[in-house]
Amino acid sequence: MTPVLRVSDLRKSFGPVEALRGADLELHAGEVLAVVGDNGAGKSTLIKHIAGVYQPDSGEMLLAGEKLALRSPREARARGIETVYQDLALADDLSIGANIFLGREPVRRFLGLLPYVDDRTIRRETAALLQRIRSVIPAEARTVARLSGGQRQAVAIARAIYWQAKVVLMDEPTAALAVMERERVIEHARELASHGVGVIYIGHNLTEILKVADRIAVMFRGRTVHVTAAGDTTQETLIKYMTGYSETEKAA
Ligand SMILES: Nc1ncnc2c1ncn2[C@@H]1O[C@H](COP(=O)(O)OP(=O)(O)OP(=O)(O)O)[C@@H](O)[C@H]1O
Repeated sequence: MTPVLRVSDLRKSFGPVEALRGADLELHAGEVLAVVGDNGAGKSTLIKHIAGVYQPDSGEMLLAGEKLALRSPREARARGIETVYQDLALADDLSIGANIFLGREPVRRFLGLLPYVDDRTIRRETAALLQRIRSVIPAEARTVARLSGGQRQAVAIARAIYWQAKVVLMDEPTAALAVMERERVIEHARELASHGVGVIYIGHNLTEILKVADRIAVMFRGRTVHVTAAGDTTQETLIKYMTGYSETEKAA
């Protein structure tokens, strides 16, 4: 089966810093792929290429077998790649519905002529959607500014489900959350995968990673050094690869 996303030999330098030195990734529809690695291993840089924030110096990305050369996050979204960052993804001063439909608002025509945004449809669809993902956020919350971190993610996830995203990127989604909310985020990631979405999940907490992921890719100094099924590994093995111990072992 063609992977929904394939990243091959991606390289990126920031001045003298080689952030990516040959990163590879293969993501399948309906799976959660966790990307782990020490601070500075290149996880965020990699994900930002997939999100259209950065362009690589070299290497290739394919989305469902088709070349992916993104110039902006907007373009990424148009190709079916959604990002669930806690702070970046939502417009604070807009309602939940407006965020879900941002840039893709349903339009009606007054007397068949003057176009206007169909707020009634937005409200109805938003309420149905929040119910579908069993969200506890009141659909009528006026703006997303006051929502908690977990609730904001629920909005971003609802948006990904509504627009049938192919790929969802979650960069340390639980970092700033309370325990209960973390559990919800893990459920959301699994829920997205059950809808056939390919989910990339960056995290530091290995207990959580082993719980949420189907497969795990380990990055070390800008490269993907190890990929494993979550069921076939342990925290100890992952830490070996994350700290480069296994590379020294190989070299010896
Ligand atoms: N915009 C940038 N300008 C200069 N250097 C950068 C930039 N972004 C990342 N880097 C550098 O690239 C390397 C990889 O950083 P990246 O943020 O991708 O790592 P990470 O694995 O996500 O780390 P962390 O777990 O700490 O978030 C680091 O050395 C970092 O300092």
